[in-house]
Amino acid sequence: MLEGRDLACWRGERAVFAGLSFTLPPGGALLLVGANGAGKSSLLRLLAGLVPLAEGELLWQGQDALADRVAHAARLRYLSHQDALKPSLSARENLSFFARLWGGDTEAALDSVGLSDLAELPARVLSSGQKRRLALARLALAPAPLWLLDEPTVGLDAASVDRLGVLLAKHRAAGGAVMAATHLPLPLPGAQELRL
Ligand SMILES: Nc1ncnc2c1ncn2[C@@H]1O[C@H](COP(=O)(O)OP(=O)(O)OP(=O)(O)O)[C@@H](O)[C@H]1O
Repeated sequence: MLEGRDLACWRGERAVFAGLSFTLPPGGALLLVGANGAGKSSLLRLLAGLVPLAEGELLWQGQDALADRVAHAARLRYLSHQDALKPSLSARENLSFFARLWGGDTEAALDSVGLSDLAELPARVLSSGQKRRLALARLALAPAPLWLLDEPTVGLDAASVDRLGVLLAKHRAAGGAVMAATHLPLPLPGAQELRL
């Protein structure tokens, strides 16, 4: 589904990594591991089309993944370190913004992360774990084949990690693929490790 061949990435004036190759099949999962600063977030941003590819090839089903940026953006969901919430909008309004872009059932997505009871609250008053859950609810809105997740479980309690495990399992069972950077255990059975 997604293949990287000899990828290199520069941030500022420095090479972060080079010669990085991987394959990610439908239903597959890759865990990015490595020390702080190794380049995990940079790789996810590169795969999302947000950081330029310095060298190498990124292929989607055998074709140049970045040739059509709009098509590439449409096939992925990228969850960064930041939750990307509008603080003055309610949890429901934050999510319905993305539902207007992608489609999907806002109420079901809120329920999938256990936030139905807090749907009316402005995002600014949610706790850090609740904000993370609201960011994760975007994954449950409408299918996209590739999920790129940067430290998705930071701040989550055990029940919320379990709920994320359900979302990940459903996504993979439907043929979706996941690449996740993490320093914490993630509910991704059978995931391969990619060490940077
Ligand atoms: N915008 C930028 N300009 C210059 N250098 C950057 C930029 N963003 C990141 N870097 C550098 O790129 C390197 C890789 O950073 P990155 O955030 O990808 O690491 P990481 O593996 O995700 O780290 P962590 O485990 O701490 O999250 C670091 O040395 C960082 O300082």
